[in-house]
Amino acid sequence: MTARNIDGKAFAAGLRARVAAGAAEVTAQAGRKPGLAVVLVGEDPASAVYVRSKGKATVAAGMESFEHRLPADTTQETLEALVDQLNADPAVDGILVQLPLPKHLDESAIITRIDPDKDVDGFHPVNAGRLATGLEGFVPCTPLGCLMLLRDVHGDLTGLDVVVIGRSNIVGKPMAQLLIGDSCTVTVAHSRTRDLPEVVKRADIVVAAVGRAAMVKPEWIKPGATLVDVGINRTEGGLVGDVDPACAEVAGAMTPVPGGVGPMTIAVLLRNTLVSAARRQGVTLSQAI
Ligand SMILES: Nc1nc2c(c(=O)[nH]1)N[C@@H](CN(C=O)c1ccc(C(=O)N[C@@H](CCC(=O)O)C(=O)O)cc1)CN2
Ligand SMILES: [Mg+2]
Repeated sequence: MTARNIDGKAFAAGLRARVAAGAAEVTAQAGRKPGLAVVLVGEDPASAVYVRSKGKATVAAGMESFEHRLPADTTQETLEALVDQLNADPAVDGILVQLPLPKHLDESAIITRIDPDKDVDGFHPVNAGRLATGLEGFVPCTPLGCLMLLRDVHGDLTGLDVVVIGRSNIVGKPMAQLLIGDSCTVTVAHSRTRDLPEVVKRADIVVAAVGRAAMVKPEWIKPGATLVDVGINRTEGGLVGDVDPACAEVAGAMTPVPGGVGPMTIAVLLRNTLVSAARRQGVTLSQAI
């Protein structure tokens, strides 16, 4: 068997087009474009690339992009003051602080400082709590993008066995919450899980978000299972996911790296920004997004 390729890049392009249509509606009805503020502290090269991509994608979707680049030695007070200013700015519907922050900054304090109703990353504890209790809020972009791809592949996810490998606040935990919401039976595995291969072997769907190159092996996979690879590991041999590419011989469907989950992250960020702008302006979008 060779697994069907789950083309996240193509799906993300479709989502971005729907966001652009929605942004045009908000602009026409509210008299201003949806606005996204992105804050980058320091010169991490990968972060700089992601922030540039976000700015370009925001403008291409017909939205306003506000970029704030601060030096690596920015103080906690300066960054908090910028967040306060963006919270108060009526032109800003979404605020995103690019992670990781330089070590001397308190990441959790910064995220908690963002107005939860502008937190389009969905990282604020209020939004984590809303997701956990089934209330409307912002959901982190990468796991929501994975859920969109899984719904596209499977239609109804009810009753499927899913193993999420990784328990981070930004991917593993929200991914598990979203899948519970879609009535999956969810196991969250992590670095301390015993007999990981055996746990993974039960799964109809595996979501790998551990950050270890090619760690998920073909002999762990139930034939025909769907594999969603969140890993982006830079190795000497190039960009490698958390799933060994040889798993394609066993799986039924699989996301590639690159071109799978990655492009969904930015498309969902635009989607969340549009939803924020529509909510804040009292605009009802003509199509669900
Ligand atoms: N505040 C945030 N910080 C970070 C987030 C986030 O969602 N919010 N996620 C990641 C980085 N990220 C966006 O910020 C991101 C990562 C990867 C991609 C992507 O399209 N990847 C490509 C490969 C690109 C490459 O060659 O490096 C792919 O997988 O096809 C987009 C966005 C951490 N920080
Ligand atoms: Mg982990």
